[in-house]
Formats: sequence, C-alpha cells, structure tokens
Amino acid sequence: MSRAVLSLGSNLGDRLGFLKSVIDGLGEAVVTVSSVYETAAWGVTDQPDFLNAVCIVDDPARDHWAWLRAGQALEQAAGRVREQRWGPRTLDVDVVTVDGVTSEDPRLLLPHPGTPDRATVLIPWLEIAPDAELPGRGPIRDLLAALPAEDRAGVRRRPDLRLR
Ligand SMILES: Nc1ncnc2c1ncn2[C@@H]1O[C@H](COP(=O)(O)OP(=O)(O)OP(=O)(O)O)[C@@H](O)[C@H]1O
Ligand SMILES: Nc1nc2c(c(=O)[nH]1)N=C(CO)CN2
Repeated sequence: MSRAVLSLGSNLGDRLGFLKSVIDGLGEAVVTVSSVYETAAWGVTDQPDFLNAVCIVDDPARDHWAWLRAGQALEQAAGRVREQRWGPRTLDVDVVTVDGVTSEDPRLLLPHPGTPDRATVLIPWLEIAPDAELPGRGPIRDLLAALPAEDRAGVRRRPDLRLR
C-alpha cells in the first residue's frame, strides 16, 4: 500500500526549515500539505512551542515500512538526538495511517495510537481531509470534537508560514 498520512513536528532550531526538509525530501510523493500550526507542547509541557503540520503522501513503490524509514532518515538528517520521551526535537515524523494497513508491531504501530488524543495532528489533518476517518475510530472531525477545548485552543494556524 502506498498512500500515507504523516505528521510533522519541530520545536528546536530552524523549525520551519526542518518541516520544509520533509516536503522537499519526499518530493513528488507529496500530494497535499496542511498549513503550519504553532502549538503548545503536550506530554512534557515545559518545553518550547512546536510547529506542526500534516501531509498526505503517495508512492506505489513504498510500503508502510518504507514510509517509516523515510521519516527516520529525514529526522537523522535534521540532526535529531533521541533523549527524553516526548521531549524537544529538531524533527519528528510520525506515520499516522497507511491506507489498508493496521500493525501492532511496536516498531510501527498503525494507525499511530496517539492520534485520537492529539489536536496537533487532528486539526491539520482535518484541514486537508475533512472527511477522513481513523480506521477503527471513526471520523476525525468527531475525534477532534471530543477533545477538551483547551487542547484545540493550543493549536494556532500560522498563515505567515508556508511549506510550499
Ligand atoms: N506509527 C509510527 N510512526 C513513527 N514511529 C513509530 C510508529 N509506531 C511505532 N513507532 C516507533 O516509535 C519509536 C519512537 O518514536 P519517537 O521517538 O518519535 O516517539 P515520540 O515521538 O517521542 O512519541 P510518540 O510516538 O508518542 O509521538 C520509533 O523507533 C518507531 O519505530
Ligand atoms: N505541541 C506538540 N507537543 C508535542 C509534540 C508535537 O508534535 N506537538 N510531539 C511530542 C513528541 O512526539 C511531544 N509533545
């Protein structure tokens, strides 16, 4: 299967540049890119704001593992150092869904299990795919509506920042 939803995040260094490196690096595989959002950190809240975005990618030559590897290679290229769980990072690329694939392998959980709880993923994804459903969980607009209002309020669109 070839079509995937990727979530991008950065809260260290050249945040916009790191998000752009994903769009540039994946090149023609990128179908749709959301706006950039400035978001309050969840998980570990005592860290700088993130820039987050979501993109839809499609490449018949790539399976779900290839999307994970592509994301990890881009994280490496951005100089990402794995330190604290949910801590600051130059670039995070999560595979949110891959069409037709569910996986319980801890190296690649699909759909990404954090998705229903993360306004930082659901808001940009809803922007580019208003009718999207999270496999097994229903429409993403319903998942977003079920989140606390303060989670949604922490995600602010930045129309002045563009990925392409
Ligand atoms: N759907 C997925 N997308 C990306 N990585 C995944 C996925 N499922 C499992 N992983 C695994 O998660 C591991 C840790 O990823 P990472 O350090 O980016 O976690 P995190 O971003 O801190 O937390 P979270 O995964 O909750 O967003 C990776 O080594 C990867 O193999
Ligand atoms: N706002 C926001 N907070 C986070 C994010 C993120 O992408 N955006 N990613 C994390 C680890 O994956 C931890 N916290």
